[in-house]
Amino acid sequence: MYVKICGLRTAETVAAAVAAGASAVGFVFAPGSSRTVDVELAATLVAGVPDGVETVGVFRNQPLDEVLGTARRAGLTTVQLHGREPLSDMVRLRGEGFHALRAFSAADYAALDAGEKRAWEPERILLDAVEPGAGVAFDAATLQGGTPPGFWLLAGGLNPGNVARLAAALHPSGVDVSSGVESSRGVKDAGLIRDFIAAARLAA
Ligand SMILES: O=C(O)c1ccccc1NCC(=O)[C@H](O)[C@H](O)COP(=O)(O)O
Repeated sequence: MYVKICGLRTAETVAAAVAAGASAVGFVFAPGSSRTVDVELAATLVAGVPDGVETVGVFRNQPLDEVLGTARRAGLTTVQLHGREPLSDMVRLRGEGFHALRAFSAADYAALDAGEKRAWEPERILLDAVEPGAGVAFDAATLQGGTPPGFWLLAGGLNPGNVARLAAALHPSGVDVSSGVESSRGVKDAGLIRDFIAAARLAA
């Protein structure tokens, strides 16, 4: 079970996530979030992450050249596009040497027609609630038309108490969390990070 801990802003909580076995740590570059980091802070945090743990930058409807510039300066391995970015952005990111992840709200993914779903099939997908990072789960029934056939992450309102159950029900490749490992909005809690990763691994 791949586990991504998102919205990190301190060296201590990055270290806690890595020590607990996180597959990926995420840094929010989308403007307007209580979790937004600047590129200098992100570069410092990324420098403390060992090889083998993905360092993911989260962007939302930002110009792709700006995204690429930030990703390079911060030393990220992976770019997560969390807006309405086209498939061609994913192709370009890979061409520039980054792993790429595209977030959809579960409802938007369910509304894709068969041809659109096929087009997105080779991509890594994250299925989330409508408002990202709000700690709200989506209704699993939204996905009764099917989940992505390839690598996909479940997100939205996960926490140490519900992640094993929801992952066992939907069979994602991995899970992603932000609010559920915070003591207050934007403030990560090392103990909750450890509890979340241990609980997620139980669902594997
Ligand atoms: O976390 C944010 O504030 C955020 C802002 C703008 C775009 C994306 C954002 N987060 C993306 C994530 O990957 C979150 O981990 C995901 O939405 C789950 O969040 P939560 O429901 O709080 O666990």
